[in-house]
Amino acid sequence: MKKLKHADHFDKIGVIGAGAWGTALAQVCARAGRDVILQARELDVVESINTAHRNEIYLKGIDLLPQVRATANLSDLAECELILAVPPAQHMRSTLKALAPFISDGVPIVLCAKGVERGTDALMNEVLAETLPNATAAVLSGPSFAAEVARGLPAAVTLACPDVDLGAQIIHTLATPTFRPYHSDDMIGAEAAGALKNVLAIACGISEGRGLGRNAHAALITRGFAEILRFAVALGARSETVAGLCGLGDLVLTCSSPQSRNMSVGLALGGGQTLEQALAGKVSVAEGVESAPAVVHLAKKLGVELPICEAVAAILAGEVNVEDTVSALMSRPLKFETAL
Ligand SMILES: NC(=O)c1ccc[n+]([C@@H]2O[C@H](COP(=O)([O-])OP(=O)(O)OC[C@H]3O[C@@H](n4cnc5c(N)ncnc54)[C@H](O)[C@@H]3O)[C@@H](O)[C@H]2O)c1
Ligand SMILES: O=P(O)(O)OC[C@H](O)CO
Repeated sequence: MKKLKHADHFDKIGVIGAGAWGTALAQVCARAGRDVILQARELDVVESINTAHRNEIYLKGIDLLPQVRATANLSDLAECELILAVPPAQHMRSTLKALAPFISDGVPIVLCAKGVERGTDALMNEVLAETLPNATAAVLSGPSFAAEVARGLPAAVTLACPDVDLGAQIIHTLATPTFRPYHSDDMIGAEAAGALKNVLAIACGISEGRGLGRNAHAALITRGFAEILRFAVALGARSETVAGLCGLGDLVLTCSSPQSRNMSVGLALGGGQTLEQALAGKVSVAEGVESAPAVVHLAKKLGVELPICEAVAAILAGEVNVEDTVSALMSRPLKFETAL
């Protein structure tokens, strides 16, 4: 297989997964002047992007640049120098396995899903290491609603890559006047924070939907931040990563807007709907719903207490109701206010 030589930036970019975020990232690449190809599973998405320059299934009402080209065939990504992998976390393994026959040895793969794999408790970089052991990993995370990014509203994110030169190449590839990636070398921190903030956004949605007030909301964000910190540090991350865009930044964003699919699920649950009702008719993914049990399971293995995430997982599983959960959280033993 051909070995890639890294340049100052990459020119040929492949994006796998044409949901809202994959489509927005393809738009970012096109805006940055890159040659981008976006792979979609759905033929009507391919057709809609290539003819109407829209993705009406996953990113309604947003005009895409004509330079964003779509394909259904993974083989069309064979010549790409950089791949952005943007399926939902639970489909990352099957997506990377399907991609394996088509990519060059050592090609950098930027993992853009925010979640933990159910059944294995694996972070996305572990899934990548198992499926494409010769690929070089990076993680893109941070406060970034796809629709805003696709429209060209300003956003700043974290691009985590332990290889400093490669990280620099990737941020120079993706940066535009409205999309500002900051380089970090802490991939684990970026992944841990991205997975937990989705679960915590469900908690904030439940609180909001049940009318528990602004104080409860602020308490959930703050103690949720402490949960991210404990979890990430136990996995080997640095605490400063959690204070960055991929941690605090994304937690604040996702917990504060019904634009978040995770917060929306929480709002529905808090408003009295069942999980089934909350998810009915949705084509988009709320990663926290899938990741919550895996996050809790992994935290137990690490010996880390995550009371809010545990409460969300129990509510999602239908094991407890909201009132009892709030009482249980509020009557935990009183303690010093430390995060770790
Ligand atoms: N939407 C956002 O604003 C945003 C921003 C940052 C990160 N993310 C993350 O990006 C990831 C993808 O989310 P999204 O919002 O682009 O998705 P989406 O909810 O818009 O769309 C769902 C996606 O899942 C894909 N899918 C469904 N079944 C599949 C299967 N069996 N195998 C592979 N793919 C399958 C669909 O093709 C589609 O691309 C998630 O981890 C999400 O947390 C999303
Ligand atoms: O809509 P959500 O809840 O999946 O959040 C989208 C992004 O992760 C926000 O950064």
